[in-house]
Amino acid sequence: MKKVNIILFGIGNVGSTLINQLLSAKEQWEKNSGISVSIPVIANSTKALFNAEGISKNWQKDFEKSAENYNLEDILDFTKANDLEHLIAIDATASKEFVEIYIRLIQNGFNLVAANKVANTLSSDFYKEIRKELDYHGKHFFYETNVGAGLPIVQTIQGLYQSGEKVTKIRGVFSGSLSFIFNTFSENKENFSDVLEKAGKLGYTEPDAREDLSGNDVGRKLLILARELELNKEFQEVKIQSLIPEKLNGKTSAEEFQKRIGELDEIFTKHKTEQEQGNVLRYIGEIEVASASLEAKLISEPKNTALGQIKGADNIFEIYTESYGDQPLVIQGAGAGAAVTARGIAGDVLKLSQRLN
Ligand SMILES: NC(=O)C1=CN([C@@H]2O[C@H](COP(=O)(O)OP(=O)(O)OC[C@H]3O[C@@H](n4cnc5c(N)ncnc54)[C@H](O)[C@@H]3O)[C@@H](O)[C@H]2O)C=CC1
Ligand SMILES: N[C@@H](CC=O)C(=O)O
Repeated sequence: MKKVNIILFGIGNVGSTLINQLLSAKEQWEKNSGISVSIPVIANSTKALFNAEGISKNWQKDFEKSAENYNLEDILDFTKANDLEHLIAIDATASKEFVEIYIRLIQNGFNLVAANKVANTLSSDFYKEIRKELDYHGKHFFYETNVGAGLPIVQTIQGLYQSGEKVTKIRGVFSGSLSFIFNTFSENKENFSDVLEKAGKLGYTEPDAREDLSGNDVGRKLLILARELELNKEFQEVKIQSLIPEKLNGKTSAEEFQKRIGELDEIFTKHKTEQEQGNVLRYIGEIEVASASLEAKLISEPKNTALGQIKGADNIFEIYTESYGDQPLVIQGAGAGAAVTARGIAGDVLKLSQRLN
């Protein structure tokens, strides 16, 4: 039996669901894959719970009772002192700062799995540096949930590209929260701000919903896929239409924004009423490979098209390639939510574990 040790950073919406999924699937993984998963450390931004034997189903209570302030050194010392091998650090934070420790984790024997999209969307120098360190230390980095949550998008693009297929265009709805928001807002008479609030409660938005509404989250996903196709792009080069006015973005705090979301109602009611009859609003992403152009924008789409008919928090990805010709390869399904995202991370952990000797 191969024992794999998970150090989980981020025990919010996605991270806590992941713990429960991993603990429930433990016996099945042991029986079917010969992999025994243990979670000796879980951490939020300030406190960590350490248990060399691995946390149990009572982890929430244990965390409340015994979690202690920590820094990275404490975690490195703990894994060394307890001879923990086959280490996988999972980044289930949305932190822009946390990714700064990726290189040190790799240098200290960790493999990485990330739901956080930040590391893959910083400068291409940092992107290349991570991969250089991974190669040098013989470590792995999986990030399927960076695009499409639990949908198999990253692996499909990697598989097509690495097999020599020419991908010409990727177009679709890349945001689960914006999909839910526009599906609900286009169909119902609810205020935009009420629908936005609902999307947050369902766990579809980023911790700061402005990441979604500004188009930055879709911009990041476009960049992540473009880089899989070896397009040498930077985040600043992605053309992004923001859905929020400057007065609510910029220097406004997340709390203040939350209090003022009612100010969005008028703007979105205007978008809605100005459409042609039978159309719906869709926030789409598009990668044109030949011109290396990446764009995220709001469009009004006829309801009877592939993009127009999606439901709930669905994403849809149309992948155009040489072999598929004019009829794209299409992947569709829930593109946000704790359960599907956590399952996507669990899939990454399993695949990564199978590569460890
Ligand atoms: N919600 C979804 O449908 C999807 C989410 N993701 C990604 O999953 C990640 C987590 O999302 P949620 O769980 O919704 O966020 P959340 O806000 O519910 O949880 C974030 C957690 O990270 C912790 N954290 C923040 N900074 C930290 C640091 N420096 N060190 C350790 N922990 C830190 C927080 O304390 C919190 O426990 C985000 O990067 C998001 O983009 C990816 C795909 C889908
Ligand atoms: N906030 C994101 C979650 C998944 O990445 C989205 O809305 O798609």
